[in-house]
Amino acid sequence: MSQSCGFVAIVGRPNVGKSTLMNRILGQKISITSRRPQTTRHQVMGIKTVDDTQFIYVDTPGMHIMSKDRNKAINRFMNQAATQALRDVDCVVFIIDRTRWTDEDQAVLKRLEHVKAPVILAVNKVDRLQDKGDLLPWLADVGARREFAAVVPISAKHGTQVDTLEEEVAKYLPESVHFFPEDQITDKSLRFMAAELVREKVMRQLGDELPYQMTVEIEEFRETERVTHISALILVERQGQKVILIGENGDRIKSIGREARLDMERALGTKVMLNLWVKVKRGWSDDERALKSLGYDLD
Ligand SMILES: Nc1nc2c(ncn2[C@@H]2O[C@H](COP(=O)(O)OP(=O)(O)OP(=O)(O)O)[C@@H](O)[C@H]2O)c(=O)[nH]1
Repeated sequence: MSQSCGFVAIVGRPNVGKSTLMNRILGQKISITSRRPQTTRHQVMGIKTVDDTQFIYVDTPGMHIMSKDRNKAINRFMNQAATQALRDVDCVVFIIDRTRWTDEDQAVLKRLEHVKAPVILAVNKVDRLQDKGDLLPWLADVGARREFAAVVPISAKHGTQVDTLEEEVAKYLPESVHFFPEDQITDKSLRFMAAELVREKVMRQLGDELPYQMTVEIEEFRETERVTHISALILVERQGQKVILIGENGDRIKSIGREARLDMERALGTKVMLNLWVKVKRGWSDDERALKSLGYDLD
């Protein structure tokens, strides 16, 4: 069967539930990427691969910031940035909060005017609708403001109809090979970055005292909304090197950890809980290596 893969923008004014929807959609399947740009055109918020379909959810710069008092030139610039970003996506999910339509929703809708990609309207927080009867006339009303590819009432918080929304989105993803490996390339590249940062700090602190054979392995890389938990293992050749690296009262390793953590926080845009361990390397037999690659802890 052929594969499909495409970019999906999630737009909506602040507080309508974009992050909640993202978390719900991605669930355990992937880790949400950091907020730094992953590709030149988009900030990838997360990737989800289900069988032959790969959804790449992106953030659109300029969409959330809409201040009336902001300088006109800046507003124009933000408008352009948002329009540009939306030009390249395959599908847009426009989220609103029940029947509460504000000027900000109107402004988002306006930015969608020239978007050629299909726009799906997700009416969120329906679990909080007092009177479900209000919904139908409202949907007719909002449906008259622009043509939507689909209108799906959802509750991002409780997961209601989120699968229906995803099915609608999937219809608009073009036939294409997958851009990312199924197993979360974003997470892997971030792991790599974390290992490099630790390595760099060790080299900076110890310089020639350590041989090049020193390696850093990331044992844990777990992202939650605000905190990234990272455990890194520094492997050295000899016991003497381990002692130097740890330093008196653990001072040296603490300072390495502090510097690496600060850099990681800057790069990831989250708080980081960093655990560093130093171990003396020992040779692994082929069998042991195979077991280790399967996730067995041989220590
Ligand atoms: N009852 C209910 N609350 C929801 C639902 N979806 C989101 N919320 C709540 O709405 C609030 C805002 O949700 P967010 O996901 O942070 O909204 P956002 O659009 O990402 O907000 P910004 O980051 O400011 O743009 C949070 O308190 C959520 O728990 C829903 O389906 N039902």
